[in-house]
Amino acid sequence: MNIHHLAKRVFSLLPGFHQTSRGLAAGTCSSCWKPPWCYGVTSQTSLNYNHTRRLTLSTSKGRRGERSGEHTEDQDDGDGDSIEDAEVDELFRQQVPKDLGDGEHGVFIVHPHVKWGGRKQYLTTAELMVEEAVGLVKTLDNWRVVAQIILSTKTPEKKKIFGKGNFQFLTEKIRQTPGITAVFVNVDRLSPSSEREFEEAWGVKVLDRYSVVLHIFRRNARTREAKLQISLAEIPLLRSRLKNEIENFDQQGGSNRYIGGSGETQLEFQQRLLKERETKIRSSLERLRRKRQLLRSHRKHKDFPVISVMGYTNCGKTSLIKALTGDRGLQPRDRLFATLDVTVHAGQLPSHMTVLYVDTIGFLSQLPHQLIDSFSATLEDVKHSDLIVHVRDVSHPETVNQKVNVLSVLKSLQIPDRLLSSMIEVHNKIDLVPDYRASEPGAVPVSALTEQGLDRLHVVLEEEVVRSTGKLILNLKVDLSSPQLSWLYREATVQNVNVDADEGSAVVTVIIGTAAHGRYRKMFPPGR
Ligand SMILES: Nc1nc2c(ncn2[C@@H]2O[C@H](COP(=O)(O)OP(=O)(O)OP(=O)(O)O)[C@@H](O)[C@H]2O)c(=O)[nH]1
Ligand SMILES: [Mg+2]
Repeated sequence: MNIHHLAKRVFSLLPGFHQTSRGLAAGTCSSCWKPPWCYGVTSQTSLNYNHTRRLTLSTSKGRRGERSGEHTEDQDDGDGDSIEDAEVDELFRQQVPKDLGDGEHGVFIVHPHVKWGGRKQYLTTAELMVEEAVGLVKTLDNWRVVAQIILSTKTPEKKKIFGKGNFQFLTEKIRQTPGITAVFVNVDRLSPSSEREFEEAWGVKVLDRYSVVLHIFRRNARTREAKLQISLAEIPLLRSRLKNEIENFDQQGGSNRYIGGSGETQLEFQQRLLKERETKIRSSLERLRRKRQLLRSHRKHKDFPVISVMGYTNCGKTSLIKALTGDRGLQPRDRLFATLDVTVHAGQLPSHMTVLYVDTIGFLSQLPHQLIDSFSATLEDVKHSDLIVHVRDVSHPETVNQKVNVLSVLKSLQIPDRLLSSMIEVHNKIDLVPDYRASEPGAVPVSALTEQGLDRLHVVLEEEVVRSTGKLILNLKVDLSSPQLSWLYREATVQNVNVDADEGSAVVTVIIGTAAHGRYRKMFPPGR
């Protein structure tokens, strides 16, 4: 590859760069005069207060395919944000770390099985890990598994994943098997040098869990926030790829060349662009985070308790929320990472108290921290909820391992202790396990599909919500000629009204927050 080819390839990694008649140049952003790395950041920094309108708990069909009763929260209403939307789309479209395209792929899965040492996986088997890798591949349309293999590796602490013999065997097998367009090495992250070495030896694309999961995310992303978070998670991949390209070219001394008197080498220049890009994405995400804060304070003002529904991917989180809220717009899918955007759904508890269920992105074992960190803005919502429901698929052979995994991720997300200790564990899919009995005390067995166990779950949720929000259940005597009753209907949850027609009064059972109760007493002082 000569310097022009290299430069073309490297620059093609970065959005907006093109070759002009005068050589390599940065193009300008499609929506302003700035260079292309302004994508994702606009001059509009003020918060759009229109966002709060989305919290109205209507069940009407929203815009842009918004599902009924669902609030994705980072979608904007006004035209004022359309430019930003376009920029995010552009950023998302252009920043593809590895061009896997939308076409068909025949994947060869290689699972390096570590038999001992620090990287050995406990609580699982190689076969189940391969099964999970197969599940990931099948999640992608037009992707199929051509072959799969488990190879023992005895050198887990060394740089090289495979011993010499195994590597040769693998290379022959890949070359001899027809229809392979990619090899999925089932490890968290491959080092840039391993990736390059494998691609050179095998002549096809080489993927690891990080890149496969990101590709799934990319396909499933709907909202601006998800797209930005994915773009951020892709930066490390772009960085590795850049390093690979440059190292490859280094033998020719290319990366040490200075660019047009700038005092920067190619590598330094590219790295700086990526850094700038990362900063811009982070600042866009920060603005979205601030909007979320605004939404949260609005919810708090409305006094709706918030229940976050979490769990391993495909365990049935969306299905459970659908069953609890009756929201027919929700679409559970037998896919990993079907849900990528935090959405909020209103439901009612037996006392008619309105609660908001937050549907969240699922977890997966051994997801690199960088990936989780990218989604921390979304997951921050969980920290501010009143209750967490941990859904488990008890029909899954890995259910115990999945639980361990979810709990360890929750810990790493610094979820407050009060939420961890009050967490409700729901054992889902009991219809697939004949005569299921929950072994853990306090766990609530249900089937989101057949709706078995939902009544009990509703009751447990209500008890815990009342406890965790410090709400009071009170019997208040109201004068029917005053606006007391209508005030209570508006500001609290009225459970029961017992009218005494002779006295023109009623005893009203309400669930009410302490702040609302204070306001009530101020407006309607006792003995007035
Ligand atoms: N048999 C049975 N299937 C269920 C049950 N709950 C969910 N499913 C199925 O499990 C699959 C995944 O359901 P989802 O609700 O999309 O799972 P999720 O946890 O939201 O998945 P992600 O968003 O991808 O993390 C779908 O095919 C559901 O129909 C259940 O109680 N019983
Ligand atoms: Mg889901």
